Amino acid sequence: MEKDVLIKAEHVSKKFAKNLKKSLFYGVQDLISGISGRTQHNDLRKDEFWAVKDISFEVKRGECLGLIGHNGAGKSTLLKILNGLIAPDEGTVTIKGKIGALIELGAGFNPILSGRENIYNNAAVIGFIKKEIDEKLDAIIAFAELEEFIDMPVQNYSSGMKVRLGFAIAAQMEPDVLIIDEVLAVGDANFRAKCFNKMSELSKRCAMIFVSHSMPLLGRICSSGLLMRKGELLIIDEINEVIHNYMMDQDLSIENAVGDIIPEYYNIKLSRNQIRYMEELEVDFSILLPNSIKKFILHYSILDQEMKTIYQAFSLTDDLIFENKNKEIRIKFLIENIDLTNGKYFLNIGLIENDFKGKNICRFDGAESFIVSGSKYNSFGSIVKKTKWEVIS
Ligand SMILES: Nc1ncnc2c1ncn2[C@@H]1O[C@H](COP(=O)(O)OP(=O)(O)OP(=O)(O)O)[C@@H](O)[C@H]1O
Repeated sequence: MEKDVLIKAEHVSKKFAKNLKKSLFYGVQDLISGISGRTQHNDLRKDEFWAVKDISFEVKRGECLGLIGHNGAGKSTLLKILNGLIAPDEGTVTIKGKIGALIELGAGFNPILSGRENIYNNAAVIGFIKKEIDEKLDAIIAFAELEEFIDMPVQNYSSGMKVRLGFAIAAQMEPDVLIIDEVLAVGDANFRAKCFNKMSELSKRCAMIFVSHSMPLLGRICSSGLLMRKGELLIIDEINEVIHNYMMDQDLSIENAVGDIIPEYYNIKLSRNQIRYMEELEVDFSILLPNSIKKFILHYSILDQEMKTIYQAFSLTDDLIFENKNKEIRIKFLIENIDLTNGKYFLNIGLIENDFKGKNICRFDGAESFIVSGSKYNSFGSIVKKTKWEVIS
């Protein structure tokens, strides 16, 4: 293995059974095969599936690999294999140095021991001796901000407190390999920000693997990305390239309008689904409303792929209130100068009765999606604001 490569996965696969009975039966079967020296089943048996299939990659010191994929793609299973929590059915994993990991909430903690005792246990499992842990103890407790509660049994900790302790141990012990799962999302906003800063700092010194569904975060912290689908590796490349591929794969479609009134008919159409940075987008919206609605204002918002609103507008801001004349109403609106960074965005449309104080009539969430390209920036889901700069002295 090359000197700087700290994590190496070669053709790693793991299968699971879809039901518990079969899983237990196959488990016993594999155990007997193992003891008697017979080869294990590497084909799928009835009700089995590959949770991870033939994954190979390596991560060097100073690199951070982001694992990306929809729910159930196999990311956590792969992390557990890397961390040695479960054994692969095929392939090998080679890790050099000490591993710090935050994978499952509360995993690795003994609930009846205090936070302090768990720090000693966990750090010893990673491979640190008592003297090293003594030296780091105060820094771990301070990072976790758990001074008051450090002698309380971990079973009485909240989810956020467990995450704080788990991350503080994994990060403050300065491991060679750091594996962090989505569980970090449980922490509050301040603590999360602190963790991400720490991760950025550590990524320069260790080999890191980070699982998240947040593309902006992955883009900020990771150098490369690995996209998984149904256990298989789709692409492994520079992080922005992988995020782009993942986002293009996302889809949102409305099944129904939501709200107090369900219109008899509606249609939403975009002039284009692909635009260049600073181009315009025209939306063609038709609706047939019941007689009970006399007047309404139209609202739209543009959301990034994490469903955060980036732009919004109300027709009333432009002194426009529409009247319902008991027939189909067709309204076109033009969104000019779309100054968004590259990526995929979604359109929500809403109708509000009379004025801003009126109740919501109905909403169409994720009604349409479009892709922006041609921006110089890949920071996903943000506005690049035109700004006047001036040198004063
Ligand atoms: N112990 C298990 N026994 C059986 N099936 C399992 C087991 N652990 C995971 N699976 C299955 O393996 C597949 C991959 O799960 P995994 O948790 O690795 O996905 P993931 O990409 O981490 O998903 P998410 O983004 O939702 O966390 C899923 O279909 C899951 O149901």
